[in-house]
Amino acid sequence: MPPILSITNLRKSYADGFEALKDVSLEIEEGEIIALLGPNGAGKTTLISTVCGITMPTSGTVTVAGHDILADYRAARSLIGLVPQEINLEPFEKVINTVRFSRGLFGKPRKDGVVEDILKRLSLWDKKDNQIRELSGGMKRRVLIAKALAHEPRVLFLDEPTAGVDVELRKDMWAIVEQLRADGVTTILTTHYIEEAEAIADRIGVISKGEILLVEDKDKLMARMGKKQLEVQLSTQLSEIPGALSGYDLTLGNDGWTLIYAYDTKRERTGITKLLGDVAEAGLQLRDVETRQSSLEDIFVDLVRADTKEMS
Ligand SMILES: Nc1ncnc2c1ncn2[C@@H]1O[C@H](COP(=O)(O)OP(=O)(O)OP(=O)(O)O)[C@@H](O)[C@H]1O
Repeated sequence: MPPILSITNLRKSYADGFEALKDVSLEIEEGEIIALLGPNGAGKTTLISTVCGITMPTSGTVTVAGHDILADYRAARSLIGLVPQEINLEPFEKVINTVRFSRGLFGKPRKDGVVEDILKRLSLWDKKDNQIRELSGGMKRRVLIAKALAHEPRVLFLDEPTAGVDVELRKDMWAIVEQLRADGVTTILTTHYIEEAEAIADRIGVISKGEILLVEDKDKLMARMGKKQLEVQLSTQLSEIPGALSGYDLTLGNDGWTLIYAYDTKRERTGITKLLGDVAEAGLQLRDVETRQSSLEDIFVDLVRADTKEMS
């Protein structure tokens, strides 16, 4: 199947000459959930705005289900739903009318069943006759999603959907995205919350300074870059690492009560068995041994740090 979204050599320079996107290429398959991670100013919003036709690209092409975003704008745009970062709702409008209106904007005929289904799915049905101003911040965010879905798009962009929302709502949002996937909706979300990407994405893209540093299957990324730590808790406090263990890459933690050994999960031999043998031989008594897998957060910080170093 051809990709639902295809971005090729996309560049965007703003009027002041600032290059916010530098040769970005990305293909997204139908039904995928992809998270774009990146620090502030990386170019995430610029990328979404360009794909959605809000910002004009300087060069490059974007197609949605084969429709060029410039040459065939209406067809391409009608396949996209956009949930913006900022809440931009009409305070005195009723929830249901807001959603109906969004559908109408795309020239779609009124279909009350579709709007009802969207509102029910987003737990907004019992609020359908409320004015927007009567809703909580979290409910307003749900209305933004309902509006974005009103014209039955096949690709949904969520620009930082859970910025500033509480944990419960965040989990609800994740469940909504999962449910949309079951209907074949492709979701691209930007986020600062690494645990969000870790929780729901199939693939992770990391953007820094207008460039995509990598796009990779989440599980593969974790396995490829994931490091594990072995923490050896000791019965006696150490002031320094004993000379007999100097051949290992160890650090002392917890005020000298823990030896920390970082190892690579990719390597055939982790060296743990030998280390534990040498620890015992050095006369150290173990109280406990724990392992910790590095999170996507650690991986992300490492990647962006490496990128920053290369630039300097
Ligand atoms: N209209 C504009 N004119 C000039 N520069 C701009 C304009 N819009 C954005 N930029 C710059 O482009 C860069 C990318 O901005 P963008 O909003 O795409 O980043 P982002 O990754 O979405 O960041 P955040 O996570 O903070 O939302 C930033 O340095 C920003 O200052």
